[in-house]
Amino acid sequence: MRDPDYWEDPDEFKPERFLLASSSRSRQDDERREKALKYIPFGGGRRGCPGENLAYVILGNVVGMMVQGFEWRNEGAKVDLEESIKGLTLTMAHPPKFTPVGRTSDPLNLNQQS
Ligand code: HEM
Repeated sequence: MRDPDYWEDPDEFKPERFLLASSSRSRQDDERREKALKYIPFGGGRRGCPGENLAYVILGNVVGMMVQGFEWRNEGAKVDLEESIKGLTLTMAHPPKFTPVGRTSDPLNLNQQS
């Protein structure tokens, strides 16, 4: 995952590096990416995730709503960023537990009157 042959400054936290991968890509970009298999949150090849484009459309809204509507409380100690590899993917070695607490009585605006 953090192979400097594929990623510039692989140990730096630069989420914007993935913007390129999710914005409009050419077929050539897709093919190059598939060959390198350096960016595989949706798998790859013939059995790659068919929901990838839909996910990119809705993910920003979902994360935005979670942050806007809820405060995320962590009762435990400091978040430990140690990583571990499970199968093919990199995960947190000690996943923290957060409790979402609505910022209002209707955090998702489900009862919003128009
Ligand atoms: C953040 C969102 C998502 C992530 C990270 C994700 C990730 C993945 C991954 C890693 C695979 C396995 C690919 C492989 O074996 O190479 C997969 C398969 C699949 N995903 Fe997603 N996915 C997401 C959203 C979605 C959505 C929104 C849909 C449908 C609306 C979807 C439908 C599927 C289906 C049907 C498969 C099985 C494809 C097959 O076996 O041929 N996924 N997904």
